[in-house]
Amino acid sequence: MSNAPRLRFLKGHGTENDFVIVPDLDGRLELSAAAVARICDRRAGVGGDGLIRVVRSSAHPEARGMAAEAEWFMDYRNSDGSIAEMCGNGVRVFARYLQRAGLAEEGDLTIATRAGLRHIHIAKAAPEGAPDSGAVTVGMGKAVLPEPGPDGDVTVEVGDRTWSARNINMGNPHAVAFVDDLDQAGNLFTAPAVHPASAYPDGTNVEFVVDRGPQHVAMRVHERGSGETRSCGTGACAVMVAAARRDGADPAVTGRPVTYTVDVPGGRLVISEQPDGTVEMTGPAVIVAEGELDPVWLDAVLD
Ligand SMILES: N[C@@H](CCC[C@H](N)C(=O)O)C(=O)O
Repeated sequence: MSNAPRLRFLKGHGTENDFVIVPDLDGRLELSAAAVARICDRRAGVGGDGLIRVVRSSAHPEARGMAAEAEWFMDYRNSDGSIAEMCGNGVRVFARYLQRAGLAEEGDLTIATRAGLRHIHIAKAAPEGAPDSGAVTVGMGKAVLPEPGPDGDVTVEVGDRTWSARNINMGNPHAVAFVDDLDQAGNLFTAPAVHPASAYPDGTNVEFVVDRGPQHVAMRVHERGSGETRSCGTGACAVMVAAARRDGADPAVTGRPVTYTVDVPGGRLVISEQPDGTVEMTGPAVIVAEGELDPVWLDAVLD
């Protein structure tokens, strides 16, 4: 009998931010950064902006403390194999996987992430709709904005253009720059320079934003560890908060929630900030394929 490893996976996306989902419910799998990068490779692997390992919280050392509130932990890796604290599109797709696998019901559930607990609502699919059709809403926690000063006043640079930007943390880091035209961001083949670098000791995601109408913006993103992607959920939330503050809207002051539509190259997200500062994001979550990695290929990848 062959000792070659067997590994089932799924492929899914949220607004075309795409992921390889690896169910490893009892946390038995060791996935090095190099192995993740090989699996996420779009030519030599399955391909994805990131890899999501689905693990029982009680089986993961970083999640054990959350196991009483959340049965499942999202172990998120960028496509270069680096670890990220949170992924907004990924956590919706994670919830969709749980629902599809019969590990969670439609309605409310809580998922553990490295950025803490995230509360999810999976809407009921329309009776005639595809199983993936009900939108997923995520409580994304509060945006953290450093005070004005060296960490709060950052700049983003592409070629000979520089924009002032907002440093916003949504569990993971973001620099949000308002531009006149999304093409000004250039091809984004390499990461935009962000100054001062000390504001982001672990690197950052960078969003470029334009207005589309009242409380309606569009963005492009360069993701830390993945390059330009078609969407970033945490980035869209950072953009929503930056746009609201720029527009003089602060729910903590007015006592009224504020909602923005954020268009990304891969679709649309609807994002609200509540008077208590929490941010909620709603968007699609789709599983497109399921299969098994070739055992011989996997054996070499895990080596
Ligand atoms: N695409 C994600 C964010 C994934 C992690 C990010 N690249 C990071 O390193 O922080 C999202 O939808 O939020």
